[in-house]
Amino acid sequence: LQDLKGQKHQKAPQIPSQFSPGERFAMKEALKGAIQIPTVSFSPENLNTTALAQFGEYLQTVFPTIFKTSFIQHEVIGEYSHLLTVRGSDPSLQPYMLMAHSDVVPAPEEGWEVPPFSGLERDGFIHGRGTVDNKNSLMAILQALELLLNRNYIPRRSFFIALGHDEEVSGYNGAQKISALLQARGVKLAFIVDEGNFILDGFIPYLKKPFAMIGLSEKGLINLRLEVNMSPGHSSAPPKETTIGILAAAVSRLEQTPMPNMFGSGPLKMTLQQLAHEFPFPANIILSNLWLFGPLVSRYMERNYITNALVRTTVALTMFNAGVKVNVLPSVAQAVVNFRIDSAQTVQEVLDLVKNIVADDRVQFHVLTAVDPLPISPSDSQALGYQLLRQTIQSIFPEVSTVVPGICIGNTDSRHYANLTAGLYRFNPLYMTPQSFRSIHGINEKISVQAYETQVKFLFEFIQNADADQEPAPHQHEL
Ligand SMILES: CCCCCCCC/C=C\CCCCCCCC(=O)N[C@@H](Cc1ccc(O)cc1)C(=O)O
Ligand SMILES: [Zn+2]
Ligand SMILES: [Zn+2]
Repeated sequence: LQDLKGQKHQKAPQIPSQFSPGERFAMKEALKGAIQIPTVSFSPENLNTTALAQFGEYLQTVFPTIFKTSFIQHEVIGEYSHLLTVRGSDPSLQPYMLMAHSDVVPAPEEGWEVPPFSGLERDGFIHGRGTVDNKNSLMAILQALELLLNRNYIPRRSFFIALGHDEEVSGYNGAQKISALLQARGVKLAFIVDEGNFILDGFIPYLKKPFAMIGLSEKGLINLRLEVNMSPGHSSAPPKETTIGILAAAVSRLEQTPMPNMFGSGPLKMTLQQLAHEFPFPANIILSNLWLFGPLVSRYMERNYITNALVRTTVALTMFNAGVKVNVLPSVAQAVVNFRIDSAQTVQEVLDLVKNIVADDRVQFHVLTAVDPLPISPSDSQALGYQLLRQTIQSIFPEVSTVVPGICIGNTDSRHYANLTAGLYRFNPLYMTPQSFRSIHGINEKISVQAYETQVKFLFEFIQNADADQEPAPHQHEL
């Protein structure tokens, strides 16, 4: 990497990440305003385009400096996504990209402590859909840049800010189009940072201290529709089996037959080895000797539904439809099963397993979406994106003693940019507990004002760190 050999320029951020009371007030108000615009994606064909258009205008009113700066180019892609090109002063440095998305999943009001699109502040928290996924990142990236520009900062290294508008329903009109445009322009990126993983707190029993996990990869995905067709008829004389019964038995077999445990074949081994020293005895010894204790650890991981998702392809029955009237045997029954594919498997391998498990020719399969697991991005001492994240985490969260590579169990828009860089990193600089994890796509999503300010600080430093000359990373704890 050019940077690791470059001239000495600067090592630490030159402009301290300190904000005035007025700036701090304005930044939280800006986030609240963003939450109040209901940019909901219901399906790839059904987005709230009025809200998305309003959101684009809103960004220009709250971040005026960005949109009038001569070295920043703003383009609208796919009607509602935004691409900002920040031209740095040193064209010899390879550019990078910061990503976020403006759309959110639907939020029916039931169960929320405050209305999901109110952006209300209560007890130090801003409440609402998108406060964690992912308007926090979108607003924090722009807020940090706005504040740097207001301090007359001129970046050395060029960077892009890509703000997708349909991540929650595929990213085909946003991220994928931005990626194609950049590819046509011949852009190659040093790395990308997107949402995905967090500073994890309380996910692993016995591990009292929080740790930061940077997603080097993400699981693959299949949305598979299963369908059974038969002649309709009168319910008073039903045949031995019906479309609903056949389909229910098929999806039940899928739910009851776990995919193989792939422990030991992906980045998880690296995660556990680098975390081992944080565990008390004897877990530290067990995790440091996975060559011996691998089978024990692999079984242990299966016991919890989140850690289970790290060791195998998961199977989730997400949709089931059949029947039109109480006394009519339905001619068609359909279900959708959502698979998240382990790093060590492929779409084809999972489909073959599924057909064997269902083992019923009356069930037809239609692949709606299929994505193979993403490649594993580098995390060695020469991996610029990983090292910049690590350095900035250590500066902003000094209490977080361990930064480890890991995998993202969900999918992100970053997958659309694998053609532009080998360095895709998924990390949201935010604490995540099992309880707050359930609020993502769930109810009572919220972010503390302090956590949001910290996220802005993180990006304010990260952008400056990306401009500093890099030195090889200090020796990491090894086992
Ligand atoms: C040993 C370490 C323990 C690790 C515990 C792991 C905790 C997990 C923490 C966070 C994971 C949260 C994942 C958030 C990012 C996911 C973003 C998202 O929801 N994306 C959608 C994208 C999508 C995919 C396919 C579609 O048809 C539509 C949308 C998703 O569903 O994945
Ligand atoms: Zn998201
Ligand atoms: Zn989401």
